[in-house]
This record gives sequence, structure tokens and C-alpha cells, in this order.
Amino acid sequence: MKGTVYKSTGSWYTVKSEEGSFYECRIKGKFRIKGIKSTNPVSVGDKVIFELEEIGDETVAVISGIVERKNYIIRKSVNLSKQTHIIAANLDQVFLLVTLNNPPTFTSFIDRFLVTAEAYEIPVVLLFNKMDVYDPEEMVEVNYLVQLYQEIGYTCIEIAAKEGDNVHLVKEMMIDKTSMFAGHSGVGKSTLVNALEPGLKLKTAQISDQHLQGQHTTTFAEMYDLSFDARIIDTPGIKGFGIVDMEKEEIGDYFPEFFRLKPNCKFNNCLHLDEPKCAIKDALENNEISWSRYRSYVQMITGEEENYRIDIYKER
Ligand SMILES: Nc1nc2c(ncn2[C@@H]2O[C@H](COP(=O)(O)OP(=O)(O)OP(=O)(O)O)[C@@H](O)[C@H]2O)c(=O)[nH]1
Ligand SMILES: [Zn+2]
Repeated sequence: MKGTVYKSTGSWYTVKSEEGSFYECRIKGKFRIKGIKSTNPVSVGDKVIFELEEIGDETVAVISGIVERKNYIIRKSVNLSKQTHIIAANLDQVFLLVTLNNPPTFTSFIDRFLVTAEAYEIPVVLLFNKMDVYDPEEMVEVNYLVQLYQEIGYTCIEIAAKEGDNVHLVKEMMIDKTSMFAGHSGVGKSTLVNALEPGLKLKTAQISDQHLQGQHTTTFAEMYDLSFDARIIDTPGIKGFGIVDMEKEEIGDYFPEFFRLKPNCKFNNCLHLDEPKCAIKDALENNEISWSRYRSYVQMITGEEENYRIDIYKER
């Protein structure tokens, strides 16, 4: 039989068959996925092959194979630093919730998130939440950001989860897909999920305290069916997106507007820093590329971490 993993505890896997029944499965044999050393061979979102086997007088469901993943997100394992933990697989999209304040979402964070998603090959939709609270000046700011990211090619939706404003647009995008919600604590993820599917209680809220994050709390992702033919993967206790190991040379390729211009750089290995005849720097001077994006890029290239938190809201 074929099915999708909805939940895993490390030794048991809850699999929903194509017919729609749930099975508690065990794993058989070794599942080594090329190129990654993972502490968990099968993760939530995986499409698997499983059979019912008679062991003694018991019937046991056993996973025997895994369908090649479209994508997956990982996190470095807590205790085995060389190994990675696959958080979830086969995501159709991630919604990143952004708020100007309470809490502030800085462009450096947005850009880092987008780059990681590009590396993971997961489409991102930006949801600008709490549109009901912004004053005119903040509205200008939000609209600036919407335009900025839309021009690059990212879908942006302005919503007010608490009021239900534009929640139907999010809903429409979710139909027939597996989605994940991300964003800083307090941006409104739970509020939005509740507006989309009243009564669905995700675990996200339980582990909202930053301090708990580093602890060895074993949290597992879980997939939920919604009433409108959509699925959500909830990743309690997991902030952001994990880290993808990237070479300096490839980071620029994950900025789509840089990638498009790169063939015009004089050097094909141009890092867009101090090289002559760089199409990205020319575009920057001509205001065709945003300074905030370029700054995020330089931060990532030089390895400056997010404590470098100047932001365009303050500067402009
Ligand atoms: N004014 C306004 N407040 C909102 C909106 N969406 C959420 N909030 C409020 O923001 C606060 C945080 O919302 P949550 O939904 O708990 O945020 P979260 O992202 O799930 O937070 P964590 O569980 O910590 O990750 C709550 O007080 C919400 O009522 C909105 O659209 N407008
Ligand atoms: Zn260049």
C-alpha cells in the first residue's frame, strides 16, 4: 500500500493510506537517503510504501520503502552534531508571517528565511499580518515591503488574522496542498490557523518560550488534515527553518533578482562584492535592486549573524 506519514514518534509512524485509513507502522530495513546522514530515516510528509505483515497472531504494518522526496527541511541533531534530523518532507509551500512591530520582523530575517527556502526548493508566500493596527506611516512601510518582495517574485498577502481579513485568500492558496506556517513568536500563527480552521489546536503555542528551545525537548512534527482539502504541518518548538550548509558562491543564486542579473557580471564567479563590472552592484546604484536585500546578502556572505539588526524601517 501507499500512504503519507502524518506523525512519527521515532519508533512508530502514523501513516494515512491512499484510501484514507490510518495505520500505525514500524520500519523495516535500512533507509539511507543519499547524501544526508539523518537520525530519522522517515519523516512527516514522506510518501511511503507499507505492507501488513502477520507476526505471530498479530498484524503489523511495516514501512518498506520511501518515495523520493520533492524537498525536505532539516535541523542539526542536538546530540550528534554530524547528523541531521529531517523535520518534514514534501512541503508544497511555507507561509511566512511578517509583522512590522509586536514583534518586529526585520528584513534580514525575511531574506535569510527566503534564501533558505530557495535552497530547500520550497515556495514561500509572505503574509503581512496585523494590518488592522498599522498607522498611516506604518502602512507606507508595509506597502513598500509588499512591492519589494512582489517585484522579486514572491506572493504577498496583507491580512489581519484576528479580524479574518483576507484569510480566505490564504485558504484558497492552501487547497490541495501541504503547507507550513512560520514566523517569529507572536506574529499570529496560531490566530491564523484558528481563523482558517476553528477548533484545530496546534501545539505551536505550548512551546513558545524561547528558552525552552535549546533544551532537549523531544518535539515531533505532525500533519493535520483541514476541512477544506488542505494539510498543515505543525512543527512545535522548531523556530525558523533550520540551517542549510551553503557555499559562499551559491548564496547569491538564492536571491532570485541577483540570479537573473548574474550573467551580466564580468566574472562568472562574481560574488558581487568588490569585483569590477558587476551587474548586481550596477543595479543597486540604479535602484533596481533594494539596498536591504543587498545588505542581507552581504551579511550572509560575510557570516555576520542576525545580531546585526539595523533595519530599513529605522534608516529610511
Ligand atoms: N491586532 C491584531 N492582533 C493579532 C492579529 N493576529 C494575531 N494577533 C495577536 O497577536 C498575539 C500573538 O498571536 P499568536 O497567534 O499567539 O502568535 P503566534 O505566532 O502563534 O505565537 P507563538 O505561538 O508564540 O509562536 C495575540 O495576542 C493575537 O491576538 C491581527 O491580525 N491583528
Ligand atoms: Zn556581480
